[in-house]
Amino acid sequence: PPCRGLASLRGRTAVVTGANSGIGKMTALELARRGARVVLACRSRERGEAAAFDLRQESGNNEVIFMALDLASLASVRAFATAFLSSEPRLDILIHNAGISSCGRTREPFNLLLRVNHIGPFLLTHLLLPRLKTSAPSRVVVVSSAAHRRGRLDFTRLDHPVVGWQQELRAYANSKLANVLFARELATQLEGTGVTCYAAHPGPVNSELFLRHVPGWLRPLLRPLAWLVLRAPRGGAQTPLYCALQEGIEPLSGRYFANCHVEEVPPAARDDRAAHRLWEASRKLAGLGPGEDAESDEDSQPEDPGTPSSPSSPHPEEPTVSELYPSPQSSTDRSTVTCRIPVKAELEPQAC
Ligand SMILES: NC(=O)c1ccc[n+]([C@@H]2O[C@H](COP(=O)([O-])OP(=O)(O)OC[C@H]3O[C@@H](n4cnc5c(N)ncnc54)[C@H](O)[C@@H]3O)[C@@H](O)[C@H]2O)c1
Repeated sequence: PPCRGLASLRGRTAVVTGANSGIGKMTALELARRGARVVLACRSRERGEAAAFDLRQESGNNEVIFMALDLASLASVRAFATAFLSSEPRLDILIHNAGISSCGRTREPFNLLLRVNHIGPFLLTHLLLPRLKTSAPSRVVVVSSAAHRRGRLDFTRLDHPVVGWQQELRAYANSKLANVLFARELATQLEGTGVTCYAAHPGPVNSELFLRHVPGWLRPLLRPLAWLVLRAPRGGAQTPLYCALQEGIEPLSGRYFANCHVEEVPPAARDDRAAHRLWEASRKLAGLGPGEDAESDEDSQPEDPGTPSSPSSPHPEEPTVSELYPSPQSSTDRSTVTCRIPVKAELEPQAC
């Protein structure tokens, strides 16, 4: 059953990454049903637009839009942030849902799993922080996994390419540990700002995440089994939604949730020194310069909607996609919206 304690989200804006399928799509649907403006941040325009269409139909909420984001490309993350900040006056909920469990046939000279699952979200959070702060109380949810319990971070090889399924399994667990440590350090850095953050485990969910990488001939055999033993994506969305919407969990900022409960994590996932070290390493891998801290919202206020990114950007792969973004379709003037998230207190969240 769905978690209780969810509020009306009229007047608020949410971003869900990887929202064209699985857990992300169901998360976005529930946010749209509650009246939020929902930005589906997806890699493929075709699949993202199709999902936005489905979600508008299903929720009856026209404020569901697609914006292009490829977390494997730092330039794409920057282009997304520039376009978002140009067109969206609020950001109340940022859900880092997108993730991969394998590199597929891609051969990158870096650790693609860490890039998509952690470094891209790290950079995106950093760039959107000014908007989260001016929309506070606001929240960041990092969709992690129980696999973080098997994770181990080797800071000397963090960005080494991953080869073969055994390394991929390890790299997946490591990236999910990075998610838990990131939420922990982010909470520390954001103390007192009104922005809180949480790591969420959706449970074992029947999605394409792992099946996508299984040989085609094996999938028909595994699908029925997956339906029997795994949660449907809607069930998987409940803990991320809980972390995004449940009022009263702010003192638990930085913690890890599963089944809509806060859960203890192993020592490696509550090691504050490792969390801080990861933060510094992530800054470098995300290409953030020493002086490039999250600016104030006034400073980062957009030039023109649709303008790509600052020409003085030090990032050579810089944007090619931002003018593709549609401007907001709302008929209301959102710059005047001042409401805040969670409205309804529900302090016994246990019915999940
Ligand atoms: N399915 C499970 O059992 C399970 C368990 C624990 C955690 N999770 C986590 O839940 C999250 C959602 O996974 P899911 O099960 O819904 O799988 P999914 O494959 O349906 O969803 C992943 C989404 O991420 C998107 N994505 C992949 N690479 C991207 C990129 N470079 N840029 C932008 N988007 C990208 C995909 O297009 C897809 O929409 C993931 O972070 C995953 O690690 C899933």
